[in-house]
Amino acid sequence: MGEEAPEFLGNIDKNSILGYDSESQGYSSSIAIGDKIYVLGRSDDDANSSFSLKVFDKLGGKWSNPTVLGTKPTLSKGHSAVLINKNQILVLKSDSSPDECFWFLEVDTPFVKKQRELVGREVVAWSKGITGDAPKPIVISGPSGVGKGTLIAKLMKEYPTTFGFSVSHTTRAPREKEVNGVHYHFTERSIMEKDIRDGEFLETAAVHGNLYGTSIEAVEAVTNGGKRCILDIDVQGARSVRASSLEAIFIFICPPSFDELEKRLRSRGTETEEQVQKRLRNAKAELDQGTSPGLFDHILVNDDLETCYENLKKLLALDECTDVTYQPARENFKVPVCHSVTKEDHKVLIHCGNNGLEAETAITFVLDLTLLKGGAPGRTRGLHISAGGPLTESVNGMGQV
Ligand SMILES: Nc1nc2c(ncn2[C@@H]2O[C@H](COP(=O)(O)OP(=O)(O)O)[C@@H](O)[C@H]2O)c(=O)[nH]1
Ligand SMILES: Nc1ncnc2c1ncn2[C@@H]1O[C@H](COP(=O)(O)OP(=O)(O)O)[C@@H](O)[C@H]1O
Repeated sequence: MGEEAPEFLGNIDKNSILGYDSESQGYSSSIAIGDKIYVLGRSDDDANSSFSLKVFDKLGGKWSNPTVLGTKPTLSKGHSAVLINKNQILVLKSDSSPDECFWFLEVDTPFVKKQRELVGREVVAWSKGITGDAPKPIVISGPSGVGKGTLIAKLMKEYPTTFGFSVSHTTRAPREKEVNGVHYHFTERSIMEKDIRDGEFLETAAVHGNLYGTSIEAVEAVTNGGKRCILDIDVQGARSVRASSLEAIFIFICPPSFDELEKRLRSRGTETEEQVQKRLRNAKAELDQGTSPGLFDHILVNDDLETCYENLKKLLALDECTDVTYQPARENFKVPVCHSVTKEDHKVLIHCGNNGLEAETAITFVLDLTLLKGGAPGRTRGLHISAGGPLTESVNGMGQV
């Protein structure tokens, strides 16, 4: 038989949501989903200020340390965990503001399943929960030379605190004015292929004989900065993102004619004749895919640049607003130390208070999950939290799921 489940699991009901693990001098929680128990606790490595996560497979009797994707929550005074559905565990960091408190641990979503196939081992993914509805990322595609980079540069220049560019990885050599870490992360193929195997990419594609990919970190870096993420990716990448939980707006840029596309590609002077020919051959297939129904939400013709740019701004509803940095709705209260959480239908009741057992000092917050959307590798949006009335009865601290 495999390893025995550790002692401290013994005194925690397998479906419990909160337990104290004396070994790690902090809170640990264990959630059973199917044949597995997910144990969330303090990392053994003091330098590591994030949660540790172990998975106990009840069938094989074995522990594993899963590959953990997404931005990990930093540790807090304590935490509570509650099972939302068979794929998601809601983890609440005690004594945190609403935009730091809610984290979703995804264990079997389509994104996690795809990454598990890629890496060939147990995978989980964190997705930060945000109240309200953050603006969707923007995917811009189009054949080489059509003007994607020019239009994106204009957006970033006019709205520097609204938009952030998702810096892709590529095995392509840098062009004369391109800066590593700004235009691309220029990468050796062997390194990029290893990182893909390690599940670090949201999507990758072979384009014009080179490898390109959007790392999860590249998207997170923009959203962590409170900016709206812009991805310049090819139609294969757009298809992958469309299939993921990263809900985005998909825009395809078309040239006014194929001759004009060739003229622009040549006038840019960044490709050899052989590369120009290859890109023009690929452009025909990209234009077919980009203009076929179902993949892109909008198609813009980049004939006159200023006209196309104004159309792009209208489409993004920018024509009347000024440069804004998106900040999640910051309710003006802190969710105090959670005493316990319980789930009722689409709501999570968060029981808080100094010691939790004196009803008159305890309060309940209600987290409404009805409008939840998105998820790893992006944010989980649409949370709504309201402060409920005082706790009407004491809760035993080991609320049941
Ligand atoms: N799938 C995918 N495509 C990308 C990514 N980054 C860039 N591309 C696409 O790769 C193609 C070639 O990009 P690049 O070599 O910069 O040439 P350009 O199209 O002439 O700007 C373009 O269609 C880009 O949209 C990425 O991370 N993923
Ligand atoms: N509307 C336009 N009319 C004429 N030239 C354009 C227009 N948009 C972009 N260009 C030029 O075409 C070339 C390709 O533009 P670029 O933004 O690099 O395309 P992409 O990023 O799609 O490969 C650049 O030299 C750019 O200045």
